[in-house]
Amino acid sequence: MAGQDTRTGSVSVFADREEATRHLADWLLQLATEKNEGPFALALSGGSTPQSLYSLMATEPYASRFPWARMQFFLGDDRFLPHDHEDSNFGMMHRLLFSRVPVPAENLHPMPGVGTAEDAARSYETRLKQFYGADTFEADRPLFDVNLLGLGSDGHTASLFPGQPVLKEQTAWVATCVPPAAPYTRITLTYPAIHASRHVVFLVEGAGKKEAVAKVRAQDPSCPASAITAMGDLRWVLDRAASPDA
Ligand SMILES: O=C(O)[C@H](O)[C@@H](O)[C@H](O)[C@H](O)COP(=O)(O)O
Repeated sequence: MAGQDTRTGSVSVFADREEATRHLADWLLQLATEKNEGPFALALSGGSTPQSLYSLMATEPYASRFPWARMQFFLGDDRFLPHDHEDSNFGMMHRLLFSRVPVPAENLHPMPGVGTAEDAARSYETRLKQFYGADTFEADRPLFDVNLLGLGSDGHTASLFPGQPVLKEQTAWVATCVPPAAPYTRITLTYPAIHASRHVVFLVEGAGKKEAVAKVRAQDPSCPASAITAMGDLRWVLDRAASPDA
């Protein structure tokens, strides 16, 4: 496998958000339909950027063409909240996508939003390991087919925020994080878990992210996203506004 990182990953720039989103939906559809054995596992990003992608996937021609019964949906991170909370990433995904397509309920793997954050992280890690079928990653055997990531203007991705202990986590697959000045605790995949992806794709849009994209592609150590790697390939899907080269 390629083993790409944020510097070596390929970059695709599109005229606007709509084009970038449609390209990504087409690419996901191609991957999901090409994979003809076993589940197609995705880890999805929260926040606002991917919402148009999730909405698009619930419309035609995507809604009737994705192999929903073979797709397994995980999250890259979530806010530690009940899923009906307006800021829950899973709640957003369910509203925009999962409630509108015939994906079996057992194929949805939300991060727990009740109890304690630490217990939620541990139980999610257990679920990932059960799905993977092992407690440690095997070389060249990814956990996810696709890991969709966003990028914060401070260079965070998932809930890997600057200066947080989770950035040093190299053993656990899931951890908690309390971002600076954040109203609630986060549950997040760690670097090793994100690395265990056949494809990592950053979907980044808007001029407000241009500087962060440039810094992460230059692997600026102040940006947690700089250290993201993929077992397979890593790609950037940008609109022109977010592209430092446009
Ligand atoms: O839970 C979250 O918020 C996301 O996982 C987070 O990592 C997001 O991808 C970035 O913060 C970008 O967010 P926007 O797309 O809203 O700019």
